[in-house]
Amino acid sequence: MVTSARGKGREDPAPPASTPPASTPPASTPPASTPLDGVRDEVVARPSGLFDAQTYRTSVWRIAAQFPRITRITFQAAWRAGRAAHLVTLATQVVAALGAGFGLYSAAGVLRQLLTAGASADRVAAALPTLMMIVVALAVQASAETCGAYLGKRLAARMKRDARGRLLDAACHVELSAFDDPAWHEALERAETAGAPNFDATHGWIMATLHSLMLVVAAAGTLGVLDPVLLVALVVSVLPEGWSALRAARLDYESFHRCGLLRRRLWLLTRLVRGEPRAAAEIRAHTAQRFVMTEVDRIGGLLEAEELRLAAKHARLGSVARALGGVGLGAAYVLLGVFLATGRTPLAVAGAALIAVQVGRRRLAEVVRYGMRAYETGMYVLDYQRVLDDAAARTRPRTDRRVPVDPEVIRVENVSFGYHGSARPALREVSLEIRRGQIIALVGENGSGKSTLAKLLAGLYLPTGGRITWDGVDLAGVDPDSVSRAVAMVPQDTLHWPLTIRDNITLGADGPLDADRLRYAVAASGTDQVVAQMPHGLDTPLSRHYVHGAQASGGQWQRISVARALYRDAPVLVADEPTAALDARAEAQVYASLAELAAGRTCVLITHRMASVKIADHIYVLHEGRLVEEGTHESLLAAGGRYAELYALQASAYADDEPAVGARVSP
Ligand SMILES: Nc1ncnc2c1ncn2[C@@H]1O[C@H](COP(=O)(O)OP(=O)(O)OP(=O)(O)O)[C@@H](O)[C@H]1O
Repeated sequence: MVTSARGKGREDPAPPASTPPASTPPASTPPASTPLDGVRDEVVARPSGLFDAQTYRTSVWRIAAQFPRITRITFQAAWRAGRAAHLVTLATQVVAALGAGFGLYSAAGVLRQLLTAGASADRVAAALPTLMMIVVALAVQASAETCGAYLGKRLAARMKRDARGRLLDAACHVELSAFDDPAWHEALERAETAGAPNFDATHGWIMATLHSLMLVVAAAGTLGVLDPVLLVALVVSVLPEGWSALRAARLDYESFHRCGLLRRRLWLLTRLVRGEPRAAAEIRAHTAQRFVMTEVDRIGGLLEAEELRLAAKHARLGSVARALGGVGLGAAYVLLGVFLATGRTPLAVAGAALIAVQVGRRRLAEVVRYGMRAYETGMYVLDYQRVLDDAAARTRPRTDRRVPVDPEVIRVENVSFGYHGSARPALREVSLEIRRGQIIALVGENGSGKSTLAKLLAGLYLPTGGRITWDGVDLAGVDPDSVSRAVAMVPQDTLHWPLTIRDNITLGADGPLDADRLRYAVAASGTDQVVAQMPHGLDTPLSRHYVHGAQASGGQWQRISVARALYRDAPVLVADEPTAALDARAEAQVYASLAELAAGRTCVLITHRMASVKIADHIYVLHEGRLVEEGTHESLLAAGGRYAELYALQASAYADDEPAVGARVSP
């Protein structure tokens, strides 16, 4: 029999699917002119570093070779989840198998006693003690199985939780650059949706395989004692099932990998449509419903076609396996009949052998089937482990070396940086210096590298060339958390945490809640006006997903983001367009607070509002990743370069006599 051979975790968020041949598109494929035509070839087997492309071209030997690894990783996870439960589960399997084996062997004895010559009553009386022992053995087997099943369930819940926790913990600590790598996203998705949920299943299948294997040994032992030739017949009769289960698992695994990108695309679209209020508004505003639904339908069609293709292959494999298995079993029976007819095997022994063949065959089939399920779900566990190993390689090694708590001088020394997969560097040989108590401003056109430099200064990325030091200590050699703790950041696109306003402001800060500091941060950022409008004040959850939740505007979110940075009380403040969404009054208030806060701190400010740049002590102008000018506002204006040009361009927008239209910035 062919099982569906699907990892159970995969059924949850995204069913497996795969490539329909390019020449036979599925019926639901939209007309040829969809805007996403160019990405049709996304459904291809793309071996990545995190995917063992050889795995699905599997031979029996390869499976056998993988089994110890799968078992080791799974048992380690079970050990972590609950040592006692894991050991007792193992013990119950052994006890259950011993009970069943004893029952089987005794059954052969009972038959022999019943089929020997003599009065029926005497024969039954003689068999009674053995029968009683069989009953006891079966009771022991049943109790052990029930106990094992219960403990297995408890262990399963814990293993799943642990596996998800370890993965998310790894994802929280990898270098930010990992998230610029599509391979990482894909591997993480697979590990989360298929790897983590399959740990408990793999553990269960391994246990079931062991259990059945022990029963096979018991049956084979019985059969071996009765007639070893029948043992060979038993093995041959179950081979077709093993072959078909192997083929089915390979097909599913291959399909799952081939469709990874499709599933992720569908998942992203689904999340946009059902989970993102901003997306909901934009989908309507741009009348993008048809666009989205066409793509959803196209991907759904491809995935469905693949499901159908797999179902047909499974059905074909199943029928061939069943037919061959029937032939094998028939051959075993014929052999037994021949032995009986020729007098090689007495009737009592033949009866016992028949039971042993049936039990052995059923259990051997279970070994193959459960073993294949263990192998199949185990492949996702191996994937999961590969992702964890990859995450470890992408994570800066932990070290006790910390960044200076309150740096006197931060130096950027000849720093270059390129994003993953990007041929063009975002920063080229930039050098600058920031002293404590200074506000420096980074100025430049879109894409000139300001945010990138800010992220490097905050230790979120490490330079690909050059170095950044805090009081001479290279950020590359210190514990990254120590850098993050010393930096308060107002990012350009602040994340809308679905938390209360209070939690939005205080999240991530060390120590217990400081009510005075919270009050100051709320007032200095203008968040007090946001709080005043909210139904539950600071305790209002900022998400429409909650019954008592509220939706903040873009400017209100920005005030909260500034409040978070002010509350953090860190020696280094990095503000990337902190007032882009603020009204004029709030902007003035934020800049006054920043100026006040800058005393005794190091402040990096990025803004396109040239009037605000004036609060900076020193200004650096970036252009296409290079530092092209630096100085004070006055000196840069006097120099008449790019800064002066940008300034004049903005200033002209406010001047009555000088229209901005026509003003140009040098290329
Ligand atoms: N995560 C990323 N992956 C790849 N390239 C990126 C990434 N982030 C930024 N870039 C590229 O790096 C360059 C510099 O981007 P950056 O965001 O630093 O510019 P910026 O000066 O802050 O621009 P803006 O004024 O628009 O905020 C740009 O060419 C941008 O396309």
